[in-house]
Amino acid sequence: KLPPGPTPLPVIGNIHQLVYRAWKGKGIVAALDFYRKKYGNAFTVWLGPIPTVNITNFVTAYEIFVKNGKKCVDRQLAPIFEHHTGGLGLLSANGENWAEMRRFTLLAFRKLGVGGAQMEKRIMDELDGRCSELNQEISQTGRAIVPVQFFDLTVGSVINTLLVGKRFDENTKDDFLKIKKLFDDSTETFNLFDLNVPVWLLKWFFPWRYNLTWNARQNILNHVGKEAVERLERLDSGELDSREQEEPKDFVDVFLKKMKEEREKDGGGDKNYSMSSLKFVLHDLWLAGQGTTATTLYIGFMRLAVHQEIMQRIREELWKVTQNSRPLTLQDRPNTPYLNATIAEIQRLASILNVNFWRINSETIHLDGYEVAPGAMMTAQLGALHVNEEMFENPEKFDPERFLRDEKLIQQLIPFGIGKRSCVGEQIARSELYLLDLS
Ligand code: HEM
Repeated sequence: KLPPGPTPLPVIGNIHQLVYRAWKGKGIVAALDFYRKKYGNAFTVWLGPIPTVNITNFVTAYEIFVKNGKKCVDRQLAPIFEHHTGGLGLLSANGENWAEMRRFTLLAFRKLGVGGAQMEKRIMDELDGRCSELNQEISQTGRAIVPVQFFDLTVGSVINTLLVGKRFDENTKDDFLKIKKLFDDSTETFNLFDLNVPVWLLKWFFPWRYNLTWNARQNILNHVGKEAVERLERLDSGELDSREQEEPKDFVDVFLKKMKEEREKDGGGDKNYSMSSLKFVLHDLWLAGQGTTATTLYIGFMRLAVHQEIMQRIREELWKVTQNSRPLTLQDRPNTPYLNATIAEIQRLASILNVNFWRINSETIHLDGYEVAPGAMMTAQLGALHVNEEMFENPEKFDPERFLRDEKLIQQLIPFGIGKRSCVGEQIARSELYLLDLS
């Protein structure tokens, strides 16, 4: 009763066909696009013995992940990630602790001014700091700018400031680049195999693969965890006045205040507010908030470098809006339709999550005459959805104007996912893309 798809073999399912299609089309998005054209916007691919249902259009994605949202809240957790987090955090977590931490994170972001002037200031301060460091470096050494590092450091600093109150400056930027390099090395080798095999098998037979993933994540955890533990110690010792926390300046402040409130309640309050929870939430926000945004910015930068005419049109729009005499602000967004359309087009083609995270349905889901029984893995395949020509004409063309010709099209663009597990950092990322890309 599952939606159609290629015929699976026993044990390996469709893995061999998927690998072949990805090789032939030069990427997994092309493979999924091939199956979409052959079987429709909902198709089944068996990863070994497990069926995965892949959705590649907005209407069906909305039907399943919004209208039937409660049935597919849980994420399929990779054994190695679950082993690392112990079920805590946001990305590789399910159940009550995840739900509480997600609610808390969105509330904390609001308290910290995400989406508004406070967040704008953090981003612009970072951009100013980064540019003056670059100016200094260039005047001293005559060295060329490396854009990848520029974006990594800028985005890394914005998220680090929001979470633990510190930017990466001349003295600390090498620490950041080391953590980043280790993580990049681990993602480069990480594949479907690591994602699915039991931890014991990885540990015993492929220890170097296990260590690479483990160490990369442990490094991030140590970095953010250290800041949180130090803050708590200073609070407990009285070195930090708890009244200062009435005006929280970062995520750790908001969390520690809440943790204290819970602990002071009769019976010990909500146990989800623990230091371990805090560390893994910080870990996930730091991890998810860094590469995604920096890569999108870098891709945008490259697209504009080869489309000077688009760049020029944006410049003219910005000059008009700012009278060429002040920096761009988030409040300018309604008056910069062409810039907004360009960012949307950059995100459409950036395909940040080639294969989206899987959800597991807890109840039967009916769609277009098919039936997906509980336990199947389902997801909206964002990369393939964004190149679906039923929604995006000439999908391979970089054409910001498509969003101006059809103003409703923007609603079908879902780079931050859809439903109850969609991105919690969407507002932060949108602010960064708007203020950093071109201003
Ligand atoms: C351009 C930048 C970004 C893109 C394209 C992006 C995209 C996504 C997508 C597609 C998902 C998964 C949705 C799903 O499962 O259906 C996700 C989840 C998530 N993102 Fe982002 N993201 C970005 C930036 C950020 C930032 C800046 C943060 C943090 C500050 C962040 C934190 C997270 C977290 C914690 C989750 C997991 C949410 C949960 O499972 O409840 N992301 N993101």
